[in-house]
Amino acid sequence: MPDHQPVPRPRVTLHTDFRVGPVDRRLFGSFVEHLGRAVYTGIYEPGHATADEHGFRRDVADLTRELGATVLRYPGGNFVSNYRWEDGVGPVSERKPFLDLAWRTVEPNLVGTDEFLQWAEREGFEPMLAVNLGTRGVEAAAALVEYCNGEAGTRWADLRIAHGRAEPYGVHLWCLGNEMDGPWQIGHKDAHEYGRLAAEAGKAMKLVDPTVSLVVCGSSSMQMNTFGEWEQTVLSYTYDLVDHISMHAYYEELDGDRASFLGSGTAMDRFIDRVVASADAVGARRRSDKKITISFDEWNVWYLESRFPGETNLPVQRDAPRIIEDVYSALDAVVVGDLLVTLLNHADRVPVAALAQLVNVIAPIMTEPGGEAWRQPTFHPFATTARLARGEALDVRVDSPTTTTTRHGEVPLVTAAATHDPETGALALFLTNRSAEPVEVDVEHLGLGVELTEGWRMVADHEAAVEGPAHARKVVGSCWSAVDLGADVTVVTSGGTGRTRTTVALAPESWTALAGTATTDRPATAPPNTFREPGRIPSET
Ligand SMILES: O=[N+]([O-])c1ccc(O[C@@H]2O[C@@H](CO)[C@H](O)[C@H]2O)cc1
Repeated sequence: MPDHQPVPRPRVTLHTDFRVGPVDRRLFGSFVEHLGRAVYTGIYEPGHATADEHGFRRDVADLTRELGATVLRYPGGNFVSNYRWEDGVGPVSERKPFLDLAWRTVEPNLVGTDEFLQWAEREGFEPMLAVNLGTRGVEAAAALVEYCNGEAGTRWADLRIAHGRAEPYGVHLWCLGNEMDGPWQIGHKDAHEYGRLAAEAGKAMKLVDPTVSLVVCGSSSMQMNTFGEWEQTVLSYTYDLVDHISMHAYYEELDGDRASFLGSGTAMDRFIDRVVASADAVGARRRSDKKITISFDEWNVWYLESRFPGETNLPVQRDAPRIIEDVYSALDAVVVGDLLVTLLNHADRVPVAALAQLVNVIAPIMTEPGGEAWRQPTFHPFATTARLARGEALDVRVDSPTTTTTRHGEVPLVTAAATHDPETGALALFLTNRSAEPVEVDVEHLGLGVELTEGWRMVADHEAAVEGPAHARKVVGSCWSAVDLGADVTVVTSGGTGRTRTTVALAPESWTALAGTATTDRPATAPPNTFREPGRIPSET
């Protein structure tokens, strides 16, 4: 932070009866697009030493599981807006390559819907499919739902069966196109054009399979000129039909402004509040009790403004080119951890999210063709949060000093999220120190005894990120470590299990996860319903 003053002591207060909402496992989703090396030499590389009999890399699947990824969005992204899914099914030898206009890359169509869905099923990931509402529309979208989810006896379901898959896949989550507000999108539309098309495509998709859950496109970022108006217009056409509206956001350090970059979680927090407000305004006008929730299905650190422009308008490429293979630093990893803090604090309205993307393309997992797969620094806070954040997100109160940043105005210097699993007693606490000074935080656990059993931290350094597995290991080796629960954390319990204070020493520019168990003096009756989540209003009975 600019002034380098000592930071006044921040305080975090929590109680397990005060909850935001359940932590939906789908919050820890990721994204596989036909872009660069995400599919080819990413998840799929026949002939690789670890390839399974279907040509998919086991090392990547294993790392994806270790990452804790749950839902995987596919096949795009910008790619989907000019994709003909029919070109990617049936005998591989009969499939033709096509020129993908989104990334100006020749798509060989060796992996398509069946290959992806079967891989996801074998490996235990839930698919989230997007339909093309750029160059296509109602008919192709409904046909794809039938191809995936239909029972025998109709054209597209029978085609799937002819291709060797008898059982319907039962794909539940569907995106109604991708970033249709973006002028770069193939088949870009204004909000009325898109809203009408999404409503008709979604209606047809639900007539094929009424159980599907639909995500309508929100804005590509909060900076879009149409932001807000877009959400309200699109939802005015689709409110009763869809479950979720999408959000996308990428953050980066610009001009060496670390304070703004470290404040990205606050920008994400405000973005979520504004989308919720826009959606609720539409609901209020309709006098609707339904609440639209958010699918934050693209989020990450991406050096979009500073590095990406040089990667566009390239000549047509083939053979899985290296596109947007951002290399991440420990600072980037701290920000990723802090963005997860924001997502957890909105668990009531954000049940689905996807770290964009999974492998090679702005990704926590990298591969070398014919070589190894490795974890970027951003892998660790994601995997640790996905593993430890269980049960319910708690409504933590954070009393923190703030700083004024150039890009986001006033932001807190310390952020926190906590989760508690009432069934197992597991408690997890996630803390970010955005300041350039060490900070001690007092965490007041009201009505609880707390025993901490593990802790992890990522501490930013000032090293530039350098490509390659050796460097990634070096960064992780020096910046990612277990918290010394004896030295960095003190737990003081007063009044039996009535109140516990945990004092945690946070390194400058760091992200910390602490986990253990919470015990309570209270009788084992169900706590009062204190969710913030919609639809969990206490019942009369
Ligand atoms: O702000 N921009 O200039 C901008 C440009 C492209 C862009 O694309 C999104 O990000 C791509 C990579 O995840 C996905 O394919 C697409 O949905 C998202 C944002």
